[in-house]
Amino acid sequence: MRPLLVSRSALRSATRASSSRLLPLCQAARFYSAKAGDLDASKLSITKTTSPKALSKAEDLVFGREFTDHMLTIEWTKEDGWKDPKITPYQNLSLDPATCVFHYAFECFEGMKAYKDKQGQVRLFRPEKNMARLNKSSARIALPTFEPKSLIELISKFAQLDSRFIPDKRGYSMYLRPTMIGTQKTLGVGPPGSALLYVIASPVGPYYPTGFKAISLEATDYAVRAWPGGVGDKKLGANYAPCILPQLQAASRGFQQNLWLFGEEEYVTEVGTMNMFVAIKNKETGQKELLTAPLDGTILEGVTRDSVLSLARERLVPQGWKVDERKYTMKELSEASQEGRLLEAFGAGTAAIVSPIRSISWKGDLVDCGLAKHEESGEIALQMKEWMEAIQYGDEEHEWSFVTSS
Ligand SMILES: Cc1ncc(COP(=O)(O)O)c(C=O)c1O
Repeated sequence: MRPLLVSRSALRSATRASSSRLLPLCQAARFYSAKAGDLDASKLSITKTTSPKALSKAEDLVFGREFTDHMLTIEWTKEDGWKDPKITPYQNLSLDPATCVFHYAFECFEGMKAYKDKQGQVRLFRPEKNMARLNKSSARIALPTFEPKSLIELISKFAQLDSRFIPDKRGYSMYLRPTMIGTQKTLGVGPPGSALLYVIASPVGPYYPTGFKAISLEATDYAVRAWPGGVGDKKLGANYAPCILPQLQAASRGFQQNLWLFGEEEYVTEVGTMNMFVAIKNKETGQKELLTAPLDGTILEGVTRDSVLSLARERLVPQGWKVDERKYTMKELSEASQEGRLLEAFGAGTAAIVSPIRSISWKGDLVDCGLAKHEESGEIALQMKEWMEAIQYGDEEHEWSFVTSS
């Protein structure tokens, strides 16, 4: 494998930046890309489609099935850096069968949404978080990084151009999928000398069109999603395909999602493709606590997770709640459930915002997560959904909501 082309001083300063052994590599990838031209939103060219698509009925939208009229693409090469961004009609990519993305999984992506507010303005939710995560994912697999503000500006323009696809209804939005792939034609295993950053968009409806439906989970004890020092905290395509089989197995036994545990202690990490939250009463003090696993490298740094934590710290702590990012085990949850201290549990992610959990199958038992039979959500999950949507749809002015312009 050819070494990354970075100057010694760049590497020295990257090494100084952290005692972590991995960071210098990420930094190296950054210097590697920043050498040449950086992403420049002012150079955008737009070619509009001559055959606009018919809009589907909002109620018929199925997640990720339909795409808008256009796409944003930006090519990168090691020699020239980022080329001029282009918005073109949505179209197929043409890639040589030897392209490195097909063989060594040089691919990472993001998931974010554009919402329409009551005035018809298109808003993004905390886009800088998605940009930061995409840069981290990209750097980890030796793909180029980019100037986050430029990509936000380009995504804004793209979202504006295709905004007719966003239904004017609460719960509806346009899912945006920024994607980065290595495009070098080679079977040699090494850092790609060329890449493509593209963004496509898909109009989507509410995850629960008729209101919440609490889900049941199966705790997976025979497969591991992520491990310390691995890449489970990066949004790499390669992390997702291996998760499908355990999900299918859980589904075959009647569970909607699987719950990822880690280690002999069976720490609770993530639920399917969401971060996991539980509300419990402390055994000793009776204090109500909202818990989620810490960012120790084995879970994805969810934008929704971070938002739930911030809102909980701002709005639940004054009501007497404690909010904690700490490891907790399945055994702890099972005990809390048996003692009536497990108040509620929910997953958190961009697609559903929150997804209430009714029960978890674990070691042949069904751990009850605190909902009464007739309830589909606990109070905290419901409250979080309302708070988040108020910000996303611009009902509450908030620094997290980014109004796009063309
Ligand atoms: C593995 C995993 N965990 C958590 C999340 C939630 O992240 P976010 O809130 O940024 O959507 C996702 C969503 O993409 C995911 O794929």
